[in-house]
Amino acid sequence: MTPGKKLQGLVAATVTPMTPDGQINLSVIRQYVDYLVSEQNVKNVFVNGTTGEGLSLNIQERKQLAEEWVCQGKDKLDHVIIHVGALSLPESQELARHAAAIGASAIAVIAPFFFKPTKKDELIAFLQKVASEAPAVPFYYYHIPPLTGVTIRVEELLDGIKERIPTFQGVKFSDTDLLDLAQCINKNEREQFVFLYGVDEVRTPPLHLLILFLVWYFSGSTYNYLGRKANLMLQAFAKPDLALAQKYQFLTGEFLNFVIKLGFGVAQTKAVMSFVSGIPMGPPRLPLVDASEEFIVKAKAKLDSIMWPDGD
Ligand SMILES: CC(=O)N[C@@H]([C@@H](O)[C@H](O)[C@H](O)CO)[C@@H](O)CC(=O)C(=O)O
Repeated sequence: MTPGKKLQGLVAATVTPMTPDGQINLSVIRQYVDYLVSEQNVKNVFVNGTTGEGLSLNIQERKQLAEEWVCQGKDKLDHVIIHVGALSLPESQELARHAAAIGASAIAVIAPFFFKPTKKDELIAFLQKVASEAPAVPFYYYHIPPLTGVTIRVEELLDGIKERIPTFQGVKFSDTDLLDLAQCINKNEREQFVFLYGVDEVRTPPLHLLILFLVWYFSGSTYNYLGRKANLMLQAFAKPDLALAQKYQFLTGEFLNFVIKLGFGVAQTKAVMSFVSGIPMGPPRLPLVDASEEFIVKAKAKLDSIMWPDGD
């Protein structure tokens, strides 16, 4: 890991490898790190988030996973961001202290979603109490309203947040409200905040593309197995070769559109990652259930049929 290095490019929202009987499988994380770095050119990870089934794991498991990612990523990854959000404030604080103690690059916290904050101040109060347990660790708010049901607008949240949470670094923005995102970017003229955009399929329309490329950071599940393609898209955009950038995006969108119609979530992401990488990621944990054989066959055939511009 590279302390102080500016976060850049893609962040893979990692899956949590499990054994066939549903225990976390720490033994493949070293191989997982090597795969992300060498095959996908992805050097940042977001651990124990949505894709990582963080909220379905117990505290001990979350700590073990965080430790393993930090340990295996030490000289290979740039940033290991640990999601420490939980429904219970003391649990979240404990995880924040632990992440700080093991040297995580940053922590992130989701809004509590059973008893929900309804006002900005309530949400900030919760976030502040977690962040203050790790006073030297950059802090991200993880905004994912489709799952939390917490729709407090991020652009409102940003006002004055740095005064209340000095470690506040930015937002993992997993929502399609691009007006809110655009307002956030507007408020970020001094580039004091980082926005990690988390809806991998919504990078497509040209206008959105332009807005999102100003953000320039993406954090999602598909960078586990399509990270190399996403990197090629970013390079094409930077050149700029917009036609090529769009081609990559449209083809990624074609795959996601196909699997979303079949039913696509964390279980299916684990299955796709397993067949693409060859690393056995195992089943998800209940209440999620394994992807069906039919899904796997169709998803694999679709991915194999795509003719990428790099001929791969
Ligand atoms: C709801 C959900 O799982 N969203 C994913 C996306 O990467 C998503 O898998 C992708 O856009 C395909 O739909 C990420 O935003 C979640 C994420 O980054 C995480 O695991 O923390």
